[in-house]
Amino acid sequence: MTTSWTLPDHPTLPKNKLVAVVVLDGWGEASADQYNCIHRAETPVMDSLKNGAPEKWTLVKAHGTAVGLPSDDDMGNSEVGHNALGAGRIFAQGAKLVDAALASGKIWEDEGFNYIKESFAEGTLHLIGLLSDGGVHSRLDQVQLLVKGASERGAKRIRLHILTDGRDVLDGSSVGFVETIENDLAQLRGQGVDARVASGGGRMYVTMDRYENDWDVVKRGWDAQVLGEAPHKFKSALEAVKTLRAEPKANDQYLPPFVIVDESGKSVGPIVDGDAVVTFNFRADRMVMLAKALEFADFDKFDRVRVPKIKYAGMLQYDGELKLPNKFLVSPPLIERTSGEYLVKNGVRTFACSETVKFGHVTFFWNGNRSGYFDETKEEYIEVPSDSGITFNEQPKMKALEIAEKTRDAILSGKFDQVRINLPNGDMVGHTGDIEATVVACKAADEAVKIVLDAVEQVGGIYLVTADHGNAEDMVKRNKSGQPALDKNGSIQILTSHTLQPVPVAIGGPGLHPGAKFRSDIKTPGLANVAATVMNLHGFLAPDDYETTLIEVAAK
Ligand SMILES: O=C(O)[C@@H](CO)OP(=O)(O)O
Ligand SMILES: [Mn+2]
Ligand SMILES: [Mn+2]
Repeated sequence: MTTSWTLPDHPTLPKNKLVAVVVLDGWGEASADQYNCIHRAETPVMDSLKNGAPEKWTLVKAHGTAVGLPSDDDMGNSEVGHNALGAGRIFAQGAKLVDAALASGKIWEDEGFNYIKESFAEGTLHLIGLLSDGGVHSRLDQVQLLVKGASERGAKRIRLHILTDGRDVLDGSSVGFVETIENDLAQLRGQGVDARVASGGGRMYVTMDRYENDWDVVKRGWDAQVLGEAPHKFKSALEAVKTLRAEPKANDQYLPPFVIVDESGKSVGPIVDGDAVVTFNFRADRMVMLAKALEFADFDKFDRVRVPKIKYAGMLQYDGELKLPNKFLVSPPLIERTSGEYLVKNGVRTFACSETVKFGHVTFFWNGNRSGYFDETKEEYIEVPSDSGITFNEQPKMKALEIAEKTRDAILSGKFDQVRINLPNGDMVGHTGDIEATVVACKAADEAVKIVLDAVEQVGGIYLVTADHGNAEDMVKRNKSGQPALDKNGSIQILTSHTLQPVPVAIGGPGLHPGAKFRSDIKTPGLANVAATVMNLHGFLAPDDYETTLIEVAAK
């Protein structure tokens, strides 16, 4: 089928107005209390949007089924949030696709598994990924089924290379997840399968960097996983996490790399020629760098020292353009005809910007997990380099000001019809669990919004300000009645993860048609409704299969 790319004209809304789309990462709406950092921060701009015209501020769902996740118990995240914002439709996402492939057994029949299976007779099966039940990048129950299923299908030697979480789940929960998987592996050993954890480390310090912010992170993982070398050596994974967590200021996200060694002090599971490797995260951004190191012959980002000849498959294919990795266990969602592509093909000159740690969010994720430009003559994507090697509570303002200034310049240049940005502060600092720093972060994001909205004002443009999911608005684990949940010592538990909260959408600016307002007839509006809305603000109607627009135009 050939796609007709021409969008119909909107009956009332004009074309050629500058539209600024601002995504505040990790900025949900929640009731005001001391754990709501957005409430605690001075945020006059976001407050004025909320308290301004009620028909120009609304809330939309940013988690669960509204963004293609298995259930409404699943918190939102950047991948699914930006996919929905950009694609205007709800696609079954990685978590759900893997669940389905495991439930039907299709995962065992498809090409990816059969490819790695060829190594089972002689080689070891290595599984590398995030060990938690967060459901953002991976899920423990899927890993358990993968280990079990592979052993039932001939894997006789299995090695797990685990990354501890503490970012999508409570800090300290790594111990419980390691206990669970160690029990599974012990059972398998009882059945004659040589199955063990071989290495590990905290996700933010080992392996799971993204957008090439810091290759040292991936190298630390490579050394432990492939070469079997790490500064810390233990007899078991449980001993490893317990010992490393006993260090002052230890944090699951940042545990140092470790390897498990045998009686003679030798690593139990380096990756060698003839082995099979599966990276079991379904989410792409934090696995792509390792996938490149495992798969690319001409890789030069760090010295790999030894490059084993392996059969490698991703849980999903992480980058469809690069076909990376070439083999995968489950096909990724096919997100085509995104709003970015339509708008560019209808002449909308587009500028996108964020700092490194979120750059791919407003480009790669926004464009349906696609790298690069649709039309480089009409698009410019600017990456502001992020700080690396720090936790962002040390620099909570991050690069918000720089992003805003670049965006202001882009708006004032007259070269663009759409500017699209992500302001990472609420999310990246929220993940550190540092409440005071997160308050500073939220203020910085609000100041950045002001710079952008002032520029919109100057050029007579339109803005749409939203967020991809919650985070900074709730920093404490809560019980069912919404009160802070206490641990066994009677202390509150800091929530470093995203939330289930809805997010705001605000529209305005001098270019907005005076009759434009949010509709009240959409039953459960979600992030996927934003794309059609933005198309309207550019003077176009969205394609029929897009989720409906959030706005209507009242007769004036
Ligand atoms: O940092 C990340 O990888 C996730 C949390 O796991 O956050 P976000 O979805 O906001 O990118
Ligand atoms: Mn996010
Ligand atoms: Mn986040």
